[in-house]
Amino acid sequence: TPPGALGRLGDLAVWLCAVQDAVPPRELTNVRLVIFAGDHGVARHGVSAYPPAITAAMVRTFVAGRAGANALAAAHGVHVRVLDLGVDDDLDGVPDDVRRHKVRRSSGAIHLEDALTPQQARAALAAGADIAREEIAAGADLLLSGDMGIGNTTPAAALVAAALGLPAAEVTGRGTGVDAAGLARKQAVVQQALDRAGGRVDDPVETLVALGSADLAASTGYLLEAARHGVPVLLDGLMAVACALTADRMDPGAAFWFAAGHRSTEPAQSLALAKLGLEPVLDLGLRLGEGSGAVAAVPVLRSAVALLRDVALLEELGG
Ligand SMILES: O=C(O)c1ccc[n+]([C@@H]2O[C@H](COP(=O)([O-])O)[C@@H](O)[C@H]2O)c1
Ligand SMILES: Cc1cc2nc[nH]c2cc1C
Repeated sequence: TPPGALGRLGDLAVWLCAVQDAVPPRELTNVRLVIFAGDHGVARHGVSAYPPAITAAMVRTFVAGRAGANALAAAHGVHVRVLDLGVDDDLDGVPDDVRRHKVRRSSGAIHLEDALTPQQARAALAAGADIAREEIAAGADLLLSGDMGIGNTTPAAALVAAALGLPAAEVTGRGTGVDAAGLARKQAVVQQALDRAGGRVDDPVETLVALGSADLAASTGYLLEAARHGVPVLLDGLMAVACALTADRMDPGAAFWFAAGHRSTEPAQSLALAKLGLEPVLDLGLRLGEGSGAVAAVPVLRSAVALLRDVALLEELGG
């Protein structure tokens, strides 16, 4: 093909060659999504358009294969796994594997108290690393990171503000669709949380303790471990990207192993992507979460692989 003709598909193909250390890149046969689920104390303070009970109900929906992410994953041959790190429900009757890594029931309301104890943060980071190793052992060619948790755009925005030194007004978005009064409350909660955390925002793990949650810490541990093993990751919306930013603060350069599946509607996600130097593959106005934007971008990555594997070289053309 003429130089430059493949545009962003060419860039993605080059990134895949680099992370795989292979030219042409190998096919993305075994693509695996992990959805990190948890509840958040702030959800009881008017920051979401939905009640916290939706989180547990959605975990059951992922297990039943009926959520948006399941539909996209089935369409694109992506394996889905959901894990409860901090859902405020015992999830009786849900398979043990889903609950095996649970750290606590709901994380703290970050404007009033720490999200986690330091010990819980370490446990969640270690759980995420364990989960990544399990997915890598299952033969993952590409890992995806998704999230489920009513209220989780509040701690995720706080993590981005802490990392970038920005005020709440610049990072806070509408999440599931709060009205103007909800947005004002949410912004006040994020600012109060940042003020409460103080100088601890200079350290990424202390930031997770003060402003994160069990599910966000586990997702961070998962991304760090994938990068340490040299397994590429396709990121989703705000939660995945806030965790990627935290992972890159902990292990500078980790973001080399990450690509951005899509641009979400949350301002903090775009700010974090810019800081990481990542350009999203898709921009569809999607704000579902669950890993949906990452799964939707998988066919684009597979298109990039096909172009490098299956196209003749110019010198092979007759005439
Ligand atoms: O991925 C995103 O950027 C995104 C943006 C808005 C909402 N969400 C999803 O909606 C939930 C959080 O929204 P909220 O308003 O309750 O903070 C959570 O389950 C996320 O998966 C996800
Ligand atoms: C129904 C519903 C599905 C979701 N998936 C991710 N976040 C969500 C929030 C709600 C409310």
